[in-house]
Amino acid sequence: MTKDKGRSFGRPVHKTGPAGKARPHTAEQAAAEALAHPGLAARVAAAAIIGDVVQGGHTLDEKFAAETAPSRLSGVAERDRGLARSIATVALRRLGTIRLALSQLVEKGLPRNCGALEWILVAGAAQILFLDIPDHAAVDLAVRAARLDSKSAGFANLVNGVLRNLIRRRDEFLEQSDPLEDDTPHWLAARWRRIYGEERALAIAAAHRDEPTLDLTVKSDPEVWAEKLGGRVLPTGSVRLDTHAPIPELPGYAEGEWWVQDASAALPVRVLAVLPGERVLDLCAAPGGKTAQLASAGAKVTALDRSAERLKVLAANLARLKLEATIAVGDAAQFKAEPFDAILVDAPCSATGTARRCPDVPWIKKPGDIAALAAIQARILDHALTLLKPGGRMVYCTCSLEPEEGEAQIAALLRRNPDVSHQRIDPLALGLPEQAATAEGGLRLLPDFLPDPDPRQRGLDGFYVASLKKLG
Ligand SMILES: C[S@@+](CC[C@H](N)C(=O)[O-])C[C@H]1O[C@@H](n2cnc3c(N)ncnc32)[C@H](O)[C@@H]1O
Repeated sequence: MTKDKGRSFGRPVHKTGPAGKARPHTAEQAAAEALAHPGLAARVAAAAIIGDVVQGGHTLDEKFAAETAPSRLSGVAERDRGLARSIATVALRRLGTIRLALSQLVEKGLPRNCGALEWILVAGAAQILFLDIPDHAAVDLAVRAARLDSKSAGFANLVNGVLRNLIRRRDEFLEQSDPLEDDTPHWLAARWRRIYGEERALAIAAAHRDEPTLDLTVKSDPEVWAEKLGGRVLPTGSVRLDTHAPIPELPGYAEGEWWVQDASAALPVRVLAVLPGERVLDLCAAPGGKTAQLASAGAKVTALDRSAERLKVLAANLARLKLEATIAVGDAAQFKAEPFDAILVDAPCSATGTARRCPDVPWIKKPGDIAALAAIQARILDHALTLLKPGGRMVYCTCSLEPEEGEAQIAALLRRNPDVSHQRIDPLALGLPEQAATAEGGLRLLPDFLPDPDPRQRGLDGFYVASLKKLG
């Protein structure tokens, strides 16, 4: 977790007394001057971004991407952007717990039209409950943030009182918090209970509270790289690190020896098991983690994606890794090409399996998204089969926990296509527990797999993987 350790809380930069800088004249100047208070801009940005996600349906990545940074992060010093992201991330990961605590502290509820007040309180509470930030700084900066927002300014005393009471009752709120009841949207909690049963649903929700691990896929010699990087090799072959160091500064990054990829996300390509020289189509390829695996195995890869922007990232990733692929922009449900030996379909999905890494996902997705995405996946799958040689292999995967995007999707595909057979995947051969196998022979990976007492070492993204063969 981000440690502030007072770095952002030194002496105020601006003096307002007679010997200091002249008092600002306009409201904008006053706001700019106030924002210069150490650490305040990061809190204001974090609160605004939490609101953008929960109310506006924006993703955290979008809000912290360089091109959108000016809107919310323009006044935030480079060194404080990480802090803003930590606050927003943990606030979303524990949003239900925070809201429950606040609702007990603000008994009458928040007034209407109170601007950013709710998000200022949520950001303040996230620091008090979950980050290693001095309580007085969290409270003081939340009060200052409220004063800066015209609609919240009249509630600055309320912010002060509520957050001070939260500090007093912190242990009580943390003890009573339940991962499935409180930190999972109700519709998803109900779904997971129905699909996985109470105990597993609770384990999934508990795993989503963990700070995610940093997993790498290495081109070769995982043991050597694990030692160099101070990590360990997982049974699945990925290298897992416990570090908060900037990724580009880690040994081997600049040389293109490895790339960041969740341990689950690395498995579909291992299942496809491509051979050097095979023509392989990576549908839905960007940002290219799996393309890199395919190219690294020596396949002749065509990497297709609908998003030209995301393909630019893929191209940059491949360039750093000194790997090659033919890159194509297009719709995976319409792409035309000579048939391929093997195809990977890493389809667009609800991504509910990635909630550890993307705690915004559960709060952004809506129940109707799952059926809409399942329909797109079906279209892409059916078209992909037309691009596969007779006898060719296809692996389908999604980072979703929802059967409509996994088991049921493949069952329907097999019913529609009698010339396709389901190939059984052996979880043990991939370093996975036996329970990862589905009855039909696919893989169902759950976020609470790979248990470890250390939260920075356990878990992986939720995924579904199926291996298919087109009969010759
Ligand atoms: C799960 S991500 C792919 C991740 C990627 N395979 C990797 O390992 O880095 C899904 C991708 O599908 C792309 N996509 C969504 N709909 C598509 C379509 N109809 N045709 C092609 N690509 C599509 C999105 O732009 C996104 O990049």
